[in-house]
Amino acid sequence: MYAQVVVDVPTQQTDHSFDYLIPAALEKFIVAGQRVVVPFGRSGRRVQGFVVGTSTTSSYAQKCKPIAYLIDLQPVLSSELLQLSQWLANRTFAFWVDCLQTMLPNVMRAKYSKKAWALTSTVRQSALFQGAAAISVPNDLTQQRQLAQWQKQGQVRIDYLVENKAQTRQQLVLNRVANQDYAHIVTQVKPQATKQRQLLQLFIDHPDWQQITYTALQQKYQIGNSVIKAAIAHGWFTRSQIEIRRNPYTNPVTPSSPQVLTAEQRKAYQTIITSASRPVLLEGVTGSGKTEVYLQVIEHFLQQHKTALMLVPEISLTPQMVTRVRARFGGQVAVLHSGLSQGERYDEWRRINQQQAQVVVGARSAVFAPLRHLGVIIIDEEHEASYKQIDNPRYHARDVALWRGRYHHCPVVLGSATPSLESRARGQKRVYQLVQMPHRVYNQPLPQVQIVDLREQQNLALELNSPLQVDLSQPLITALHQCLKKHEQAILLLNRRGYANFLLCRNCGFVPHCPNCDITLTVHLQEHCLLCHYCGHREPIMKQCQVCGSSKLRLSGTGTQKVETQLQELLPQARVLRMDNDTTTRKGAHQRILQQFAQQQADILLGTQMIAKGLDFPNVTLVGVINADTGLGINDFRANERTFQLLTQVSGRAGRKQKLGQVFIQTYNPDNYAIQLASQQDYEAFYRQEMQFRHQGNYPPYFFLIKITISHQERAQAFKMAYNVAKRIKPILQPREQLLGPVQPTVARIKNRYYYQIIIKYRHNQSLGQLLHQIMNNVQIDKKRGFAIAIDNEPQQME
Ligand SMILES: Nc1ncnc2c1ncn2[C@@H]1O[C@H](COP(=O)(O)OP(=O)(O)OP(=O)(O)O)[C@@H](O)[C@H]1O
Ligand SMILES: [Zn+2]
Ligand SMILES: [Zn+2]
Repeated sequence: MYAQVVVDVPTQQTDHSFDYLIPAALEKFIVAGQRVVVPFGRSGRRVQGFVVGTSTTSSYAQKCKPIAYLIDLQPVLSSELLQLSQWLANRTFAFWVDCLQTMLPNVMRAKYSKKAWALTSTVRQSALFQGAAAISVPNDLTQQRQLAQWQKQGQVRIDYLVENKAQTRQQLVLNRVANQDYAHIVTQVKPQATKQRQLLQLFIDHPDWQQITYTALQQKYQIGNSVIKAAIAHGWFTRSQIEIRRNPYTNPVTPSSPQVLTAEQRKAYQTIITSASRPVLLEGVTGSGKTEVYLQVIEHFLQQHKTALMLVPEISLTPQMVTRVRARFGGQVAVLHSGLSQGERYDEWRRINQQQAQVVVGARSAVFAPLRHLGVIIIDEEHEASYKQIDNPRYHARDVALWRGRYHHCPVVLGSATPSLESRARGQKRVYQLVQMPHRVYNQPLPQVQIVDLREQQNLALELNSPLQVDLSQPLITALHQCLKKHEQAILLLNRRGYANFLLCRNCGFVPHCPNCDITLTVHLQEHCLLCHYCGHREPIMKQCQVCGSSKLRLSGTGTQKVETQLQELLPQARVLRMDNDTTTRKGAHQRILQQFAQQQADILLGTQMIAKGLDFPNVTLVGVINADTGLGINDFRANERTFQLLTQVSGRAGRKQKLGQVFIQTYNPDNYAIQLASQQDYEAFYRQEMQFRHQGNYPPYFFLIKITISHQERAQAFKMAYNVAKRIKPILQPREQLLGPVQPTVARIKNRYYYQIIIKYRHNQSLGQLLHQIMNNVQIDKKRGFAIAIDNEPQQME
């Protein structure tokens, strides 16, 4: 028997499976989807591999090496996910093994270590080994050279080990032994052995106990290890280990039951449960009750003994959503997101794999959750850019969800108040079934939105001779006053996209830059340092300008901390909660802040993008956007779309229950159509206007995009390679298709590597994919010469 194995060596030559011989002893145990360890290459070093198939014959039968050993006794990838991995590799121009790896929790990634064994006593007595028989190979280069020399002379053997980092949490338990008569034994034990007697008595008093954990014995009954050991030695009990699941849920939830659906919700519900062959785009205004529809759809499929997958953006940012799902489905729910520890993720993943959880809620990577018998897949806020993975493999969770929907022949729901233009256009062409919910649940009106023209505000400030920099305009301050008076709550958004605090010399204009990247350093007041967001370079905040020596170094830009201070000055009675990267570093901080706000322990929630989405607080009647413009300045054809989405979403947080909502949007571009239409919350009008712009510029959804990025430590080399790549692609482009570049992105140097990028706009090009795969492989071979290439299919970020 032979196994086809994809090895953990991502280079072009190995981007397919290899045949390995299945040792006779393992023949019954090896199936597709298991991980194994195999010898690889001439050196025979050991690497992890995925079994993707088995066969009785092999065309390489003579040369096949045997599989060394198994990592998993059961398959960790189903045949569905194995198929998906192949499709994914092709679609994202990634290596097959990377795609397989991506589907599993991080802790299941192989960890390699090298061990050196001393074969002679001279080596063993050397300074390096210090008498040890084996050491792990050090990172130090001179020491490595020494080892290599000894290896050549046959004095040292190097072993490659593959470690499985994935650990279950185990606990020791004491088991009842069936034929032991504890009531009799206790009479035989010496009276002074009080603890022994106590232990026996426990099992007499609790005839239902089959076992008890050591921890419980120690903590609850103060029965120590020595007592337990002695009891086992007597043969009264046996010991064993059981697995303890880590529990990521810290807060209890109150169960909820289904609401009676409104007419609009009913229609959406009916369409979804009967739409297995066509994805549904659910376009519902903020507060229209999309979530309630999702929950009842999930319930419908659970009753049919099927499972449900629900994706939400960056889940740790929307704990409210998780709470709502858990309130409805309790222990059936598994949660997968980056806020969990590695161990917790691993445990949740296994609960799903062992079919102990039927509903999965998670962020992007949860789209690979090993659910069987999928009944429905839901993607909430389907327009969110975070569904696209920035690193290899650069997949979009929406594409993966659609693939799985086809595989299971189950409904896929894409929900949003502001769908991506791509999805909305597919709704128009009836590729997706479009369902609209234009009204809020109790027919509350959408909040009234006022645009505050910051240019006017500045002129006003000039006339009144008050300070120029206004973060909070007079109309917004007045509204905040009124809001507080009525004991209602407010949300203030500081749009940080493409925006940072930096240090500026007021004397000569000097701004500190990162030494490794072409980007300004960001000020972090709490850690008291300057930080590069690309490479992590860190330095203390300087007191004097490095150029002119002046001490007039000032913070530039609007930060949440700065606005918080202003709020405290202007509204000293207001209780302000701040939510940004600084206040949410600790685990569970999001949840705590939102809970405090929900319990009305604060009047104003001030934060960055993370407060814009999914929050449902009935007492919030005022929303203020401090700077609507920062996203518009970004060099990206989606700048208007993103601004529209953000403003509409955050406006939707106001007036969701009985009370009427009010919104203030502060801007320097009051005439921009994204801002205008967001203030009217008119998605359909925005869609029509934006489609015209996309049409004129040959952008998606009219054209597809591919971004190719090439980098090298030398600028000229990077350019030459990018130029050659462009030269190869140009001839196969069809009329109206376009290649832009190579150009340097805004941040042209990162970690001392220079970047060039190429954008391709294409429609239906048969040969492009194939050529790109070839280019990918060619440049990969040039990896040794220091080149790196990345191909991003349907990029979400243009820079
Ligand atoms: N059928 C219903 N009857 C009564 N209340 C409902 C019903 N459906 C939803 N609600 C309530 O209305 C509010 C808004 O609903 P929900 O949060 O589901 O809207 P949404 O469209 O998902 O919102 P958003 O996209 O703005 O986050 C919630 O408090 C929800 O509990
Ligand atoms: Zn200076
Ligand atoms: Zn840097």
